[in-house]
Amino acid sequence: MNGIIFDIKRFAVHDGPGIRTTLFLKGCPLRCAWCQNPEGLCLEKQLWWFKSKCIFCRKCLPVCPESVRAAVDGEIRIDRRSCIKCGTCVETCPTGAMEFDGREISVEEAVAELQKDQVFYDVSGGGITLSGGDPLFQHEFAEAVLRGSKEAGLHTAVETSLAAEWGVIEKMRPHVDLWICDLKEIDSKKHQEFTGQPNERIFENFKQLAAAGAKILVRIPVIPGFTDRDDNVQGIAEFVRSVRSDIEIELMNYNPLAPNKYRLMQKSCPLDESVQPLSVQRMEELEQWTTM
Ligand SMILES: C[S@@+](CC[C@H](N)C(=O)[O-])C[C@H]1O[C@@H](n2cnc3c(N)ncnc32)[C@H](O)[C@@H]1O
Ligand code: SF4
Ligand code: SF4
Ligand code: SF4
Repeated sequence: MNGIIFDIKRFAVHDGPGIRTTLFLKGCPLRCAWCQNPEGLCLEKQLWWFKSKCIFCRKCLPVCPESVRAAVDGEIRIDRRSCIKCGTCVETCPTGAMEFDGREISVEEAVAELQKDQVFYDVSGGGITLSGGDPLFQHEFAEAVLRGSKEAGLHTAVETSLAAEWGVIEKMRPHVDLWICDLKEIDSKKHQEFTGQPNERIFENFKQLAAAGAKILVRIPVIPGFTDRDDNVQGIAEFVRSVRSDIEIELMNYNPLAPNKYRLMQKSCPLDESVQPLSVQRMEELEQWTTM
């Protein structure tokens, strides 16, 4: 079986305990306005042109079998609906200005990649993490990679928004040592507005996962102007404690590099570039809700 990934990050130290390798899977059912991984949202791999790397040599134009590329106004334009994703332009480009944002990988290849750093996991108490996009989106592939990793003796974690059918989570559960669950917004209307979906299913899945005894770490992204309200952090913290009192909660401050990533991909960013992370003082104020 194959899956589509957009990155493999080695020596990750924020994706679970110890030193970890994180596999980023493409595809996500949500569209969080602040998402720092825009290349992970769409399941299909997409072709991107990076203006900053392009020397306008035009070598990529004649090699395109579909003639869907054109140099217009100092830009290389691609008709993405007609592009057959043959990759010829990517191979021809001398500077890496043409790139796909994802690639196919088999379960066996993925597990072998993840096993390469086993020595670092062993000394640090680390392991592997599936992220994305959302790892529940390509759930059959994710489940197979997690099963293979467990069979290889690796500690496994997933970073997820839990926006999936419960059956998907239940099937994956035996192969996951740690669930890093993102709970983003307590008010369902706001959740719909910020992410494109209401939150009822997510919070119900959380309850079921906790009741099943899974090891869980909760993360709340605190995004200025969106989720950084006291009532939001307090509401999520109270909900988590009402479900199970032993679950740790972490706040994630806004990563301001997100808009730059959108610019490089020539995509319009839903968030204003002037938005800055919360101050240390404001983070401390919000953290009080998570420790009470
Ligand atoms: C990109 S998501 C992928 C996993 C899963 N889809 C989720 O939302 O948890 C990984 C983590 O990045 C966080 N995140 C996304 N965009 C962010 C941003 N601009 N600043 C800070 N954290 C962000 C998410 O809240 C989540 O904790
Ligand atoms: S991937 Fe192939 S079809 Fe698409 S633009 Fe490049 S050369 Fe043309
Ligand atoms: S081959 Fe690469 S560097 Fe040359 S014009 Fe095309 S995208 Fe730009
Ligand atoms: S759920 Fe995760 S990957 Fe999906 S849009 Fe939100 S932050 Fe991005």
